[in-house]
Amino acid sequence: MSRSGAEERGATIWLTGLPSAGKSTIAASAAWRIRASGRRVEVLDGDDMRRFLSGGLGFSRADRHTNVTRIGFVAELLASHGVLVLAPVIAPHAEAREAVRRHHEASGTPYLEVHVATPVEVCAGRDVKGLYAKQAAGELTGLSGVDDAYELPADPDMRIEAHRQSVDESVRALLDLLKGKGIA
Ligand SMILES: Nc1ncnc2c1ncn2[C@@H]1O[C@H](COP(=O)(O)OS(=O)(=O)O)[C@@H](OP(=O)(O)O)[C@H]1O
Ligand SMILES: Nc1ncnc2c1ncn2[C@@H]1O[C@H](COP(=O)(O)OP(=O)(O)O)[C@@H](O)[C@H]1O
Repeated sequence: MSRSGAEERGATIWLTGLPSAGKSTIAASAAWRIRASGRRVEVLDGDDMRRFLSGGLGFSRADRHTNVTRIGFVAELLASHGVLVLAPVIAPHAEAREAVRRHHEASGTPYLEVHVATPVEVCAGRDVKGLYAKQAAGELTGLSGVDDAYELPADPDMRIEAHRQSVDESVRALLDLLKGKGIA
């Protein structure tokens, strides 16, 4: 039972993956579907979090760690009060992802890691925000999966091959996982 005493059990679902992998798209669509079923859902999107929660942080290893653990803290807080939290955030380092998992475990709050496993070539082709082009042009450095680390999740609860299936298929697979775990 959540700390609020509400019957609904919250959870955090962290979608990790490269820029343009499809994390935000899948999270937004899943959130819309879950909300339609009457659940309380929040999406903690990487871009929004950086603007409002982690303003001033950059993309060094230390800053990413701070960003990811801050988002993990807020996610657990919401989830512990019955909210289903989707966090589409790159989180490229295993250590930070594990810190978030441990924080949830310590509070008994369900936590799932979903790897949106779109290969870097496909992400670079999509290049939603033009980051891959900027990196190639030498206008940006430290891009996850290109000239900065992206440590592959070793044992995620689910791997979504977002380059091999449609957004709808990915969302359906995610919702099936949540149903199977008794989360949604
Ligand atoms: N150097 C570099 N490397 C990676 N990402 C970069 C960089 N510069 C800007 N961005 C954009 O910042 C968006 C938010 O990143 P995150 O907060 O999810 O990153 S992290 O988890 O702290 O590593 C992230 O959003 P998404 O593209 O939606 O993943 C990127 O578009
Ligand atoms: N199967 C798919 N799953 C997710 N996104 C897809 C897929 N096919 C194409 N896309 C497109 O790829 C882009 C992914 O962008 P976004 O969701 O912002 O990525 P991220 O949040 O990982 O940076 C979107 O424009 C989306 O419409």
